[in-house]
Amino acid sequence: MIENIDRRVPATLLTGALGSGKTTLLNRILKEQHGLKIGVIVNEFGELSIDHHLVMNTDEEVVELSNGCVCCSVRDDLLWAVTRMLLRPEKIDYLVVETTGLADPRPVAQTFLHEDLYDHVRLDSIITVVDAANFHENLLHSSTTLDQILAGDLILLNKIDLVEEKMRKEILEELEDINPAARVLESVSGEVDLRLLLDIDLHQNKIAAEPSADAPKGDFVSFDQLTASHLEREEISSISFAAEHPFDYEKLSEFLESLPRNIFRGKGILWIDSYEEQLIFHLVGDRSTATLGEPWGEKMRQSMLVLIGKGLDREALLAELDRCLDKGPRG
Ligand SMILES: Nc1nc2c(ncn2[C@@H]2O[C@H](COP(=O)(O)OP(=O)(O)OP(=O)(O)O)[C@@H](O)[C@H]2O)c(=O)[nH]1
Repeated sequence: MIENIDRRVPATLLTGALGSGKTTLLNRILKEQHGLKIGVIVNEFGELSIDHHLVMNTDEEVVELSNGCVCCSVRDDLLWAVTRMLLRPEKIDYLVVETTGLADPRPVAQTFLHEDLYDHVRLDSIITVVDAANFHENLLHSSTTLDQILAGDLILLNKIDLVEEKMRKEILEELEDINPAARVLESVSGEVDLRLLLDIDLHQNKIAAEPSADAPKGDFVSFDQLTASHLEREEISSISFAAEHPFDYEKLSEFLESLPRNIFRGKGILWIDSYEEQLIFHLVGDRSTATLGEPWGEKMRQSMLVLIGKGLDREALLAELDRCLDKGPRG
């Protein structure tokens, strides 16, 4: 019998705490020579979209849902983005949706049960990326981190290069306690055989086999009520800073090195006066890295920086950042 072959496009939902390594894993998936045409949807918290620039350049279709959390306000947009992607003449073989680190994946997963999508897309698995180096901190910062672990069909314990063996084992035991049903893999920078990640059909047993009567139809009111304002409740906010003057390296380094502890995630593509390359900045927990990216070349030089944390003093941070700019005449 071959009539039961499922021809729907498989979709992977990538979730996990802020800075756990979702974009790194996405890039890993995109760079592999798998021959698949992958549609990518990235959702970002913060008004400036930085992930779009950090997702490597490929031929793939990348759609970005910005300025809102996909589990709350932009679920309609997700539905539209997936629908539009499916309608394109060049068919995609696979879909990867990367949610913000603050999104609860469960209402997002429900979107795939929507009557407009169900016949075309199959949720293959929810992959939860867990940051081994910030495991307990992330659970403390946001209750959504626990929801993400609970919802994972596959948990990828990432950044194991940053923890001792003993800690790694403790985390594995805690993950087993939290979500015993999940398959668990470990990685450094998302380096895992893709056959273990894509098209693994792990989500099938967790959802109804047919579009549910409860699945959102048209509008998502009931789900919004469930998740509305989870970010406000947790007092997590972001500031976005964009500048068309370069940063003074010394001043910026001093600022970034003395960031208050209530900021636990930062990312930016920065224009530094003394560099011809972009400077890619990441802060995750208390660890920050700055690496040289592509040369600016003909691209318009500008900086984009997003800082995420609790109880941020928005005005003060923006003013301090502004003071780090070199606004002198350019030669
Ligand atoms: N040492 C180490 N660093 C890692 C690993 N995986 C990712 N990183 C770094 O962690 C930082 C955050 O990685 P991202 O992939 O941007 O994290 P993300 O989950 O997409 O972040 P958000 O989209 O803000 O939630 C970057 O500086 C990565 O280079 C790893 O396994 N080990």
